[in-house]
Amino acid sequence: MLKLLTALQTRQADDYTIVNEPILSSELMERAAKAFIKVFLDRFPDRKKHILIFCGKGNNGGDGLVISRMLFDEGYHHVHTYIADFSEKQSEDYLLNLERLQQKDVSIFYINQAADLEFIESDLIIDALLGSGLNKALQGEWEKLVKKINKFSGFKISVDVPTGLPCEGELLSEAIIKSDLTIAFQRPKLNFLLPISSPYIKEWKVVNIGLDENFIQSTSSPYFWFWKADIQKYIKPRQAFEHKGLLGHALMVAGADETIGAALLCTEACHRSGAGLTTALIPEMGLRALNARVPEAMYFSRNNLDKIDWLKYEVIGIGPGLGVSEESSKLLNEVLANFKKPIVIDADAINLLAQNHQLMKLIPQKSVLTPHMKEFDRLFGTHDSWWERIETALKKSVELKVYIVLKNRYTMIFTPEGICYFNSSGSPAMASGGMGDVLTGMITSMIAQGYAVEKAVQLAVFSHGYAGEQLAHKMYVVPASNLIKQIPYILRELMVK
Ligand SMILES: NC(=O)C1=CN([C@@H]2O[C@H](COP(=O)(O)OP(=O)(O)OC[C@H]3O[C@@H](n4cnc5c(N)ncnc54)[C@H](OP(=O)(O)O)[C@@H]3O)[C@@H](O)[C@H]2O)[C@@H](O)CC1
Ligand SMILES: Nc1ncnc2c1ncn2[C@@H]1O[C@H](COP(=O)(O)OP(=O)(O)O)[C@@H](O)[C@H]1O
Ligand SMILES: [K+]
Repeated sequence: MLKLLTALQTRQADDYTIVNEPILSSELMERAAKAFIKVFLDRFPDRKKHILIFCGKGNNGGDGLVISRMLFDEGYHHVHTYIADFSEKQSEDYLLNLERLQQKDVSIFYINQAADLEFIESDLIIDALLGSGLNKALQGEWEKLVKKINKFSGFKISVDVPTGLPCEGELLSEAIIKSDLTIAFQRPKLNFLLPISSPYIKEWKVVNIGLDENFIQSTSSPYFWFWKADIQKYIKPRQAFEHKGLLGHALMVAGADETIGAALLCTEACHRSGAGLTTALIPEMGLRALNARVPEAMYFSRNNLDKIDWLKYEVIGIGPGLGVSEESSKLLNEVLANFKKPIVIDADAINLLAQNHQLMKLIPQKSVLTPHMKEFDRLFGTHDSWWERIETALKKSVELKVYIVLKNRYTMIFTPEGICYFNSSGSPAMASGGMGDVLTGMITSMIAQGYAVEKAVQLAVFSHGYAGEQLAHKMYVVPASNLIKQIPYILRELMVK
């Protein structure tokens, strides 16, 4: 689990590392540039490439100058270094590295105004103009320069963060370098994980520059990043004497006449994720399809709802394809009135809550809401930006004592303790109908099997994305049904260390 930092906290981690390692700030810059170069050499080993490096006069520019020197030493001799000379201010390490670069046989050009910069053909462009020190929108010559560079044809690589993109918080303007690859130091910036960065970052990579991890762990941040190793720590193998009765009974309340498919998807996903027993409370017209598609699942008729023994179930998943009819509304009311263990609330169940906020009071503690962006806004009101949505989600998950799974490229899990976990797995090949229904089935299944809700949600969200990612190596698009088939194999792979 990696703690994610703001720009200010990263600067504090830089400062702490410099004093406590101890290491000179110029040596830390050297280390950062070296980490950048390692990735660069791997990706662009051809020494004949024509490269432009654009540097500012702060520490991001300092990095650029070290990178220029290191490229020269590595045998790249078609490198032109440009310095944006728009202000008197310059950092000490920038100056030191300018002197060091001047010892080499490299060409350095100063840009006094963006208009002086002619269009230059190049293969690669390295953007080291501004980094995490950005403190206002780019204006004047800065804005003109960035817009001009964006029109250049070379493959653009940003150092630490694309120039003009704030590390966190709202965009300040649209004058931002559109990078093809961003190589960030120590941690991804929070904005990399949100759709707002998408026009500016095609791909990002993080390199370790040896900042003090103990210090980072001690900083206070609600944001975390989780990945395979975190899940592998607690995924449980089946035990010798376990039987279906010990592995939880899940009830899926889903489907309407026109949307039985969603009910089948979540039920099958629940079963294939390992719940001991799965019962589907679906419209009667879906029974044949259920028996054909998931013969292992049981059926409970909606006509017999008055006879249901709610205590039989460890968890209920409700919502996929449920519709927002009067009948669906009654079902949700019944579930909320009678079931006191965690409920996984998705899709139309969320839409029904949005129509009747009074019901929110009935949601059992530690339940899980799994909205996509639109469902989230229906439930909690319109938001103008992702950062506003994050603020609401942090607040509402604490207030309602529930987990909110806000689905996205990097799905966010908000906890009743006020933490936001970003999931690392997933692929755009998963962007197709039914994928969320599968996730609901998986979360429900993990809770049924006895994982603590937080772990169940993390395990399901990660393995869902991981399965999609693996299939995306072989498939242009990953249909939800294919992902379901993959679940037991993926869980096994994660279980075997
Ligand atoms: N030891 C370390 O700390 C390490 C740091 N490292 C590297 O340092 C980078 C951070 O460097 P940095 O703090 O010097 O800031 P940087 O982004 O170069 O900006 C420079 C100055 O630009 C100015 N400015 C800001 N916004 C502006 C705007 N819109 N338009 C015009 N000007 C604007 C602002 O000056 P001000 O406005 O305050 O006068 C700011 O101070 C980081 O991303 C990483 O690459 C690594 O080497 C690892 C070790
Ligand atoms: N670009 C993407 N990258 C990674 N995961 C994605 C992407 N697009 C969608 N997903 C995942 O697919 C699922 C879609 O859920 P949802 O929007 O509820 O779909 P549906 O309503 O069709 O079932 C979510 O888990 C989401 O994280
Ligand atoms: K940059």
